[in-house]
Amino acid sequence: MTSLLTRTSDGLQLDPDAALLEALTSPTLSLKKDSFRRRDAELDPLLLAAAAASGPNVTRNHYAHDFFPGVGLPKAEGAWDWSKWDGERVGAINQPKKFVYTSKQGPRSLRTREGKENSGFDSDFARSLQSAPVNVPTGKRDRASSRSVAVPSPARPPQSDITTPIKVTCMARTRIPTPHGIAFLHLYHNNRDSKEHLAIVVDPAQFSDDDPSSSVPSIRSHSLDAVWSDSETEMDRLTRGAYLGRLSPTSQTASSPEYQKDLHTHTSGLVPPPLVRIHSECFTGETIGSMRCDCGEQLDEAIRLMSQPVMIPSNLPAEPPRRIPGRGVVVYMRQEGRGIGLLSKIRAYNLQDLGHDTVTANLMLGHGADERGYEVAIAILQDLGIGSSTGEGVRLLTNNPDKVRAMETEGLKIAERVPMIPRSWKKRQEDADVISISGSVERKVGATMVGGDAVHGEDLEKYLRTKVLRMGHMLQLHGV
Ligand SMILES: Nc1nc2c(ncn2[C@@H]2O[C@H](COP(=O)(O)OP(=O)(O)OP(=O)(O)O)[C@@H](O)[C@H]2O)c(=O)[nH]1
Repeated sequence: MTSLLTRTSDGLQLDPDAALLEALTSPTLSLKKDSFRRRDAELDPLLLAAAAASGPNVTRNHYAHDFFPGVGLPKAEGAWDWSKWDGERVGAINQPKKFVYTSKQGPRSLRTREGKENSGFDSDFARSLQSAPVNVPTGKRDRASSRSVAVPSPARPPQSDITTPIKVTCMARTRIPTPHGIAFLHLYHNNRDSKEHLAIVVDPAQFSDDDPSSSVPSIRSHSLDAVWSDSETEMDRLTRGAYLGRLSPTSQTASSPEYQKDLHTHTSGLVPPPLVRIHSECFTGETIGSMRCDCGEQLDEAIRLMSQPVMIPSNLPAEPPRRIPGRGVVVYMRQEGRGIGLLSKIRAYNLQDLGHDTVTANLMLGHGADERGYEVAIAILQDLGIGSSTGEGVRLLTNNPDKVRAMETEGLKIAERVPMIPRSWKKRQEDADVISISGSVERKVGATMVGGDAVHGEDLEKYLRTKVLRMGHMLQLHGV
């Protein structure tokens, strides 16, 4: 055993390491300045042991870091194959080991700018992003590149400064014919993140030449109808969608801020408040018809429900009820994978195939179960003139209690929560009714994308049950 005592000209002294240990572990800490030498080891053995002992992806911020480039090939990103570690590097038996700390993550400024979708960020890609022009359309630059499009200059201030008031700007709006009817797609920029969030406005009354009901306020964007610059032309306004009624070679009426002043925000009380859905992006469910989730059908169902005509009772007893076009808004937030990004969601799916549910898979990747925020969504609704604390409120389409709470906290007035029953569950009930009457049922096939039919499968069923059982979604489970 090595001695803890060293003989010096002053007699026997405690070894410095032992002295420090004694000082640190004594009941009263009394460390005199300069009484111990500096400890500048390149890598502290304790840190080394801790790194070796911890599992992959200790936190998201450690993701894609690499302490030991010499330890063979990685088993998986962020998880080295320690079975290949023999204590020495091949061909370097007598050379001192050189540990180099490297990181494949992009710089933090870039990672935060891109949200959380950057685990395993490739540094070359990061560099290319850094050198690429940032997609910030200022009035000056757009005018230089295209004379026909004017945009407001403070359109895309630096992101993530939550001390400045939130600002959203509708950059463009256009008519989209959907299988359920006409919708107006609005594209927004904001000063909180660099994403292009969308609003799908269902309000066909705006499109119609005749005014079906003067008691129903149009759903229009204030920032779109505003004047963006003194030099803005009528063509600028038409191009970005600031027009009234139809846009065609023979119909071209640019809107004006004055139009907004005339819009009343209160209905007669007989017209139900607009249906609103805050929908989160889901590439897999909406674009390739994935049956791991119900996102595609929820988007489709929301637009379908909003497009249904509404019957409103008459004020006068002798008059029959009136039928007016449906109206509503889907705020489409680019919060893929409940805010963790597509890359992490894809990894989470593999963890789900390994037997974990959607919540646990997120946690295993170092994410929260749900990382979404709704501040920008509320600002978009306010820009569209709906959901303010003094107005008529909204009928919110959701089963998610956290979403309801978050929206109310952000100041949205919710007049009613409207449930979204999964089509396959609704269909099962309808089928059961049909079977009990006719004895058989014919099931149509289709994907859960826009205009699709009900589908069901093991993955979807597991996901839906997890939403109810672990995320508290307000749905009645079958067989429970
Ligand atoms: N991380 C993760 N995200 C998922 C998964 N499946 C769907 N998503 C994402 O979940 C979001 C939709 O959330 P849901 O929980 O289905 O619905 P919700 O918006 O919370 O609640 P509702 O309003 O009732 O529909 C989309 O961003 C999807 O990309 C999954 O397995 N893992």
